[in-house]
Amino acid sequence: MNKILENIFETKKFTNSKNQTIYIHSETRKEQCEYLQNIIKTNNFKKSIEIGFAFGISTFAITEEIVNNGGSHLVIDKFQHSDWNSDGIDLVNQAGYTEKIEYFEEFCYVVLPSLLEKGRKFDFAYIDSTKQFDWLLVNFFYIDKLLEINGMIVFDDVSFPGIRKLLRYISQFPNYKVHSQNPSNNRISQLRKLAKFLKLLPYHHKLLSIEILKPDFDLGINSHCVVIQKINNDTRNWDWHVSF
Ligand SMILES: C[S@@+](CC[C@H](N)C(=O)[O-])C[C@H]1O[C@@H](n2cnc3c(N)ncnc32)[C@H](O)[C@@H]1O
Repeated sequence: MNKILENIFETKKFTNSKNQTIYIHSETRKEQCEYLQNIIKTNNFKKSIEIGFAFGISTFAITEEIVNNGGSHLVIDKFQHSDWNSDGIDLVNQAGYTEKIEYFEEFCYVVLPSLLEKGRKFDFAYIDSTKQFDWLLVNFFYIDKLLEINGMIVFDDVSFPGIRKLLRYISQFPNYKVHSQNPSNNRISQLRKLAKFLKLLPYHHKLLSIEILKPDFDLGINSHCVVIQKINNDTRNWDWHVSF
């Protein structure tokens, strides 16, 4: 990992170009950044997209590895100037990545369709922005169409209920598989053991919630950070549905 980034993780701060000390928060943890870097390196990904810039910590980590592979990065965040004092941009400029990052200060529902219209393609996506189901479903809808086959989408904060619910749905798409989690898929809960017996009851599918009938653990999403991989084009029938 780049020494500047290592130092930021150690001190939890950096100095911006206006000589202000910026104390970081809301950032992707070091271990998770290394996990992202390892995925990018192993798969030789070159075209990455990210939603959620903040102080630019994950952007820095992703760009470092993407640039090592000869690629470039694109990041979307509506609030970089208004909420983050442009310090994310400042940091990645200091790191020397100005030419390697495209930045859109706009809402994702505006940027993503415009990228599709331009015929852009990506092989790696990191989503760490709002935690609302509907916003993230729209993000996924477009990123899926922008993603190369074998490309991966990484969701942070899967412990938030809106994101967990979304993952319950999309992890069951026939053209996706759960690639991995960080930390690895958590332990089976006691509830699941109980559900095994409750499932013997008549009408159990009406009596038990879908979360019990189909636990997060079994879907491979019982973690904080989940990576899904697109293994094919979407060939679902118009009436395809799955309980989630
Ligand atoms: C948790 S922070 C991202 C942290 C960053 N990934 C890192 O590791 O340093 C969430 C970011 O999402 C942005 N955000 C929130 N809602 C958004 C939206 N609807 N579209 C785009 N970005 C959004 C916020 O401005 C904030 O920068």
